[in-house]
Amino acid sequence: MLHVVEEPIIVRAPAKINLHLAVGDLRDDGYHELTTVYQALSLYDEVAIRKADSLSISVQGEGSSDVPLGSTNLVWRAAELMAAHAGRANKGARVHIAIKKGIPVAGGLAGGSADAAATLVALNELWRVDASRADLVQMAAELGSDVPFSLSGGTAMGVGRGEQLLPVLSRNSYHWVLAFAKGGLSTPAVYKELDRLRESGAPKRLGSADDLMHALTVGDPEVLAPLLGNDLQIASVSLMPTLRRTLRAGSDAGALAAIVSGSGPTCAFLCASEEDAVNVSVEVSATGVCRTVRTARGPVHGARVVQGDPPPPSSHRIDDGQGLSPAEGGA
Ligand SMILES: C[C@@](CO)(OP(=O)(O)O)[C@H](O)COP(=O)(O)OP(=O)(O)OC[C@H]1O[C@@H](n2ccc(N)nc2=O)[C@H](O)[C@@H]1O
Ligand SMILES: Nc1ncnc2c1ncn2[C@@H]1O[C@H](COP(=O)(O)OP(=O)(O)O)[C@@H](O)[C@H]1O
Repeated sequence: MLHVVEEPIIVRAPAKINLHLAVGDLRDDGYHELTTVYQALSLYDEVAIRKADSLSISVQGEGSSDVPLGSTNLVWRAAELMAAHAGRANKGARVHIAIKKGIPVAGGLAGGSADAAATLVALNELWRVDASRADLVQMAAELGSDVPFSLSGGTAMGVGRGEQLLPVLSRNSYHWVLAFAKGGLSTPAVYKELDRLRESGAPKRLGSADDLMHALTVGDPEVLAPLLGNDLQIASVSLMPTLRRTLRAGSDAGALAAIVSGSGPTCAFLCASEEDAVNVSVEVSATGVCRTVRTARGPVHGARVVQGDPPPPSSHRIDDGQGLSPAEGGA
């Protein structure tokens, strides 16, 4: 008898950075009120899902040994949520989910959120659920504050705990260098550290995002650079003081701006051009302040079915000063 093996559904989802991350007060539900402006970058995780006898996960690529394979993986929760939404109470989520990590784990780049968003999109296709965009966004928000943005991509403002998205007008592409640290930072620990610092002093809080939003409509990186800001940066640096050296290395190398990405510890350097980004990445890499350096551009689209198409070349990697090589992880 002919046994037909179905092709997996493959979805690629981007990393994000926060161009503006204003952290308000701690709410009763344990989250902080945010005003943030996200941008999706051309650094990707890829999720391939095929039918199987039971739910299982495999992971390869960047930091894969730090990614849980069981029910604490966000893709596991995403699969169970989609199965419930699709009314598969008896059948459950009988799929194998293969994750290819290009986004560093616990790096402040929303890698787990990217995988969760990719899983929702892939299962919607595989099971022909036909979930509406609004349903997908609602499931995404249940999985994590960043997950709705991983679905949408582009550039967007996030309010509430970051899960409520508002459109942002943005012109042009921006060129970034990302410096991956030798280790990760826990998001709740970084928020907690900010609360502690705020109790013992009064670290300056970011103002409104109006000027930054205007700069995005102009589309000039020189105008945008001085307006980037992150209230969590002081807390990430407090927990990982070596980040000061990384940020300085980016500025010294000629970046227009250097910020910690989200809760860190990845540092993001805004550059004037693609050529400048390659130069900055070479210089930062040579200082040895971080584990790996990548270039990326933004904004890019959110989680999307790629059906096995080879992704466009959009990112370069430099490891330990060994030179440029094509990016891994679907970028
Ligand atoms: C800091 C940010 C900036 O975009 O991203 P990362 O840099 O970690 O990727 C986000 O706020 C992270 O979003 P995400 O990683 O989805 O967080 P969640 O799973 O929703 O929450 C994890 C924990 O972070 C803290 N948290 C998260 C969001 C928020 N607005 N206030 C919080 O205090 C809470 O302690 C919460 O229990
Ligand atoms: N699919 C996943 N990819 C990465 N980490 C995951 C995943 N699922 C759960 N995790 C857990 O979530 C934590 C935060 O991971 P990640 O989303 O990469 O970082 P961040 O919140 O800094 O953007 C990790 O330390 C890991 O234990």
